[in-house]
Amino acid sequence: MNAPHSPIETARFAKTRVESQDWAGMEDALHTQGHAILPSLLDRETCQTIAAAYDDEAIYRSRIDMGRYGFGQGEYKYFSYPLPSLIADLRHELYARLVGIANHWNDAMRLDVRCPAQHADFIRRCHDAGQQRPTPLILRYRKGDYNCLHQDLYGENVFPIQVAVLLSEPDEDFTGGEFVLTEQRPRAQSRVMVVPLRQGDAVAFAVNNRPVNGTRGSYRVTLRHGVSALRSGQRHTLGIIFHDAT
Ligand SMILES: O=C(O)CCC(=O)C(=O)O
Ligand SMILES: [Fe+2]
Repeated sequence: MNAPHSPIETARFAKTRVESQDWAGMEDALHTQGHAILPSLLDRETCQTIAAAYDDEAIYRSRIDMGRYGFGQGEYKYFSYPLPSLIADLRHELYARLVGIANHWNDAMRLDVRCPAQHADFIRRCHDAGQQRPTPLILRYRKGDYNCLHQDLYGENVFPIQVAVLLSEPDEDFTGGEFVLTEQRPRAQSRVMVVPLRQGDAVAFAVNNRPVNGTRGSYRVTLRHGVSALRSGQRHTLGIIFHDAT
């Protein structure tokens, strides 16, 4: 099934793709590892369509040259509002599935913030606080490009989980370019996780902090994510961040 075009059809498509995931397994992985893979969230053709839209200047609010800011090498573009309907629908559907875990995490970390059940209500909260610019983006890497370890924090309102969808096929479209996460533990050395993704797979992961159950209650760890250098080819990613930016 490929991404349809009418708004009603894209909404149904996004709902079906998100609902067909194993959410119990995903919750478990997020609680124990701080990240979870959503296999085949998008089909190959939809990935190709979204990646091809990288060159469609009209749908973006800005283009960032990563080298210029010391973020790595490569570039990305932030979509402008109104988002393409499929991106908007995926953002709403994924949020609705992740908000329970997000609130559980905030509770375990003794953060006095609860996110509303609907994404539209969370976005209203962002906009009221001056975070009005959309954060969903497409990234493009070519040979030698990479993304330094970072966190996508854009203001005081933070939804603690984000999603990235790999739009290109490893070994076919590119080599190298692995998605990595680091987890910094209090008074301990950091651990690194390499996330094996195929085209269309998504990874949901902690934006900043997550709780870990220890023998003496829960403690916080800090995550960062990035991408190792491409050895060859071209790689596109769709990033879905649920809070907006100042
Ligand atoms: O290209 C990637 O896999 C990482 C993209 C990223 O940093 C993001 O989606 O926030
Ligand atoms: Fe990122």
